[in-house]
Amino acid sequence: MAGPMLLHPGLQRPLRIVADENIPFAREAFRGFGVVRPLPADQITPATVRNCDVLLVRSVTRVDAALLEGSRVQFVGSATSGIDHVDLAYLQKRGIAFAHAPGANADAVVEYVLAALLELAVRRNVPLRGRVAGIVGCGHIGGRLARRLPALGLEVLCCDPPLAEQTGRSDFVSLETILAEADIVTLHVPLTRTGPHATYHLIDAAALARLRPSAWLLNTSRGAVVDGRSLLEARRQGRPEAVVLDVWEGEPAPDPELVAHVDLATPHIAGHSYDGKVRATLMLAEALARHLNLPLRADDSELLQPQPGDRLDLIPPDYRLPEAQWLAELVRQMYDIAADDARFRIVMQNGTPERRAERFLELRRTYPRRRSFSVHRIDRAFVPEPLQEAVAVGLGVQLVAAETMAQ
Ligand SMILES: NC(=O)C1=CN([C@@H]2O[C@H](COP(=O)(O)OP(=O)(O)OC[C@H]3O[C@@H](n4cnc5c(N)ncnc54)[C@H](O)[C@@H]3O)[C@@H](O)[C@H]2O)C=CC1
Ligand SMILES: O=C(O)C(=O)[C@H](O)COP(=O)(O)O
Repeated sequence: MAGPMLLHPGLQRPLRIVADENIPFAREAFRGFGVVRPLPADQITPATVRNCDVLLVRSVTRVDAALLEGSRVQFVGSATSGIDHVDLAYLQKRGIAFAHAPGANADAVVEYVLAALLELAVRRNVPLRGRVAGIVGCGHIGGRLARRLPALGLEVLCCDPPLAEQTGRSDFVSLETILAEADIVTLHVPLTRTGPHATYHLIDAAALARLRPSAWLLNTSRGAVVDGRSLLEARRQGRPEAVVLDVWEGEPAPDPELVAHVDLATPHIAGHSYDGKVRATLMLAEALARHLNLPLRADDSELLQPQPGDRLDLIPPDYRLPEAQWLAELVRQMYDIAADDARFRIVMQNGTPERRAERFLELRRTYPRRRSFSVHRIDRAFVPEPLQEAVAVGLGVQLVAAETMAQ
């Protein structure tokens, strides 16, 4: 990706591109389109975008008339899967093209969920095998999770009414069934406030009351998909048994009491793998090229290779450990969710809401590089035979021969 700035021959003039400074490799990926000006999210304002042609944002920038009216922006890209921060109707009305990055960080969220489940299993000293997982929203993230959990011995129930309608598939169940039957309920829906399948407060007081008391609830979608007050009330009464939250109502200033009442709490970083971020940037570059009718195919081969400082060869845990502990120890070498939880709790304990909000954003801004499980490898000979499917298919880690490890 490195090299001199060469404007794409198909362009008449360099475009002016404003990009959130936390979109990695934006300069490199967009250099052929013009001049990239990275800005902190809080400096992406009507004044700074007014004269730009292309605007690249993350989930923290509200993209609407208040930001864009009167500007010359012709293309907006959001390096995210979720698009609840974007007023699509306004963009359409103004003829502004839009692209986002669905699927780019799906593996990262799946890996976060797997790490959370294994951490909960270890803390409770229970197996995951044999449990029923209810996945609500079976698109890029939920769909991948549904394909991986059976390899870890879980039974999967999928609820996705819009997808059921679109595809006519009959293997989906209702939310009611998930609430009544699942031991684990994990949310992977977009945040929507209107329409027949709106997800705002999908998990409200009534839904929480219908969850099995022994259930584990995970939300990595958007905070407002769960009614936070009702969840806090339920947790004060000890239900559901375990809760994992990566997303919060009122971000970046979540209710500290709710933070204190959940088992694993993180500052909206489930999707923040290095690989997911790189893919999102490259997807936006490709989308801009398509918009401009330029024949660009972004090259990810270099950026997605092992990077200096990566530790991608895994150390086999003690073969005498029970399955969940063995897998949890392996996963901790790739992603330590408990460390994210600990860092978050410390900053949420004190300070004014403003100070906590700053720290929430800072944790996200300074998030350490986390590589996808799929770029890690382990010597097959050290993986107990009954766990090989769980490692290769469930976790997506490469099982390789000793000779390959030596290279
Ligand atoms: N915590 C994080 O870092 C991240 C959070 N997200 C969130 O996760 C959401 C899902 O991401 P993807 O899987 O990539 O999106 P996607 O659009 O591929 O899948 C979402 C699925 O939810 C379904 N759905 C919509 N309304 C529903 C309802 N009422 N009940 C059940 N299913 C419903 C849709 O039909 C679709 O299949 C994003 O919209 C975003 O808000 C995404 C990436 C990272
Ligand atoms: O892709 C999404 O949707 C997400 O929630 C992202 O992981 C959020 O990341 P930022 O854009 O807020 O860095």
